[in-house]
Order: sequence, then C-alpha cells, then structure tokens
Amino acid sequence: MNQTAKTVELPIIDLASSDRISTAQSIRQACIECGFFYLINHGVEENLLQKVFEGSKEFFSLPLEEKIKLARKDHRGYTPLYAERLDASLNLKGDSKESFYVGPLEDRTPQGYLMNQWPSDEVLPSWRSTVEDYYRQVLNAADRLISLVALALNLEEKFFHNVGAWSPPYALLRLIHYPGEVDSSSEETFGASAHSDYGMITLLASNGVCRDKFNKPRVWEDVQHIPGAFIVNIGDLMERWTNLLFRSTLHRVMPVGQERYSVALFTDPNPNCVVECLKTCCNESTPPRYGQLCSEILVAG
Ligand SMILES: O=C(O)CCC(=O)C(=O)O
Ligand SMILES: [Fe+2]
Repeated sequence: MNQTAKTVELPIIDLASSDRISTAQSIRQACIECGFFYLINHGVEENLLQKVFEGSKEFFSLPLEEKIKLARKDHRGYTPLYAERLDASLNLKGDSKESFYVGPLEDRTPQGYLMNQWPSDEVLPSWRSTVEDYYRQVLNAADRLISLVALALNLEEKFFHNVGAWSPPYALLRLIHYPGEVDSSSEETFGASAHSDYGMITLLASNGVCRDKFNKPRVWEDVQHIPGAFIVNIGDLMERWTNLLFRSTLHRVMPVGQERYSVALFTDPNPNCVVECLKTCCNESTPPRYGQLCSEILVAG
C-alpha cells in the first residue's frame, strides 16, 4: 500500500433500509462524487462468504498443473499469475495475481454444454456448489441494488430490467489471489494495475482508489476494508449511460508484501442491450456525449 496515501471515507449504503428514496439519494451523491461506496445488509450470508474465501484458498493452493487444466475459455476458468495487465499503458510483465472466473450459471455453448469450468468433486469436494450459491446470492444483492441505482437516476425502479440490460445481466464472478511477494527486480509490479471496470456495477473488495482519472499526477487514496461490507463501484458502461454523471473511478491493488484474496462480481448489461444516453442525464445544456453502443462490444475480457 502507498505509505503516503490518505484513506478515503466512502459513504455506507444500507441495502435493507426501508427508506428507498433517501437511500437512492445517497447512492446518487456517492456515484457523482466518487463512484465508490460500501454496501451493508446486502443479504449474502456471512458463513457463505467465509466458505468462498476458504474455497478460493484451497483452489489457488492446488498445483499449477491441476489449475491449468481449467485454463480460461470464453471468459470462464483459470488465469495464471502475470497473465493479465489491467493498465495497458504500462510496459510491465503483468499483474501479480491469479484468478478464476465464473460466468452466468446457465450459459451453454452452441452444442448445449454448460460453459463454466469446475474442478472435479474428487479434487475439491462441494467447491462448485459453494461458488454457485455465492454467485446466486451476490447477484441477488446486485439485482436489488440496480433498482436503487435506477431510482438514483430518476428512472423507474425496473428501468434496467425493462431495457433488457438485466434480463439477464452478464455477470462474471471472479475469485482473485494476490500472492503478495514483493518483486526484487527493479520493475514496478502491481497486484492489479490502474483500471476502471468495464460494466455497470461491481461488488468487490479493493484497497486503492484514485478519485480523479483526469488529474495528473494521479492522487491515490486507500480504501479501508469494513468486515462484511462490499465495496461497490461504477463501471465504464454505466458512466457512459449516465453521460459521465456517475463516475467509473480508476482503482488498483498495490503489492503489500502480504498474501490477499478477493472476490468480485462484475455486472455487464445483457449483450443484446443497446446503451444510449439516459433521458434523465441530458438536456439542452448537457447534450449526450456518446452515440448508441451495443454492449456486446464492451463485455469484460
Ligand atoms: O481485488 C480487488 O480488491 C480489486 C480487483 C479489481 O479491481 C478488478 O479485478 O477489477
Ligand atoms: Fe476493478
């Protein structure tokens, strides 16, 4: 972690609050100011979250030859250490992390096979059902949250469902392992280099946020972990949809010399959904900045 960075104070949003209007107002303010907030009372069971982290540790502890049998295909499966570099402008060897992706549970290939890849039950018993349960629960939280995001944009609650973005969303769950070893070479390495997420909303744990991606030099602030809370952030497509009203903020994960695990759910619109400036986000003085876009082009890679 950057020793000189300040810790940013993010607003806390209570998903179980009965006052939906004031919750939506708080989400609006958070998304305009920073694009990040904490989410509490999200309904994902604590012991399930713990089981997923334990399962993640078990999976990443497997020998590489076992993990590589599930090498990523169609955005699903295992990506090894250094395979990805989120900040494409950097000329480094890749981010110091390995991860495992799970896509929509029912998605099938044109031949009718389920697309997700799973370690066999002999290798990791009941791993698949734990991760599938978690996927369903966190997606349910995201589903309730996206209705509040619609309200926050002065849209009807089911707006994103009605335009087809959320029927169903393209949601990718990612288990991430940062081994945490500090590189002794002179090359600068990151756990996850600077990036913003591609889609609508992400529910994750993260420890470094840069509030203003247009500012040079960039000012990075640390994000504290609140036990049991998700950190939610806005993605690029949502930023575009809202005509830059809601911010998809740059963030990164610094190597801190300590092993770290995180689990993130990225939600992208359904690939058939056309993303165009929301009526509530433009007027004569603020015309749409972008044309129409078919979300398929931007699906996370
Ligand atoms: O691991 C984290 O805390 C954040 C990861 C992240 O930002 C990403 O994978 O997009
Ligand atoms: Fe991210």
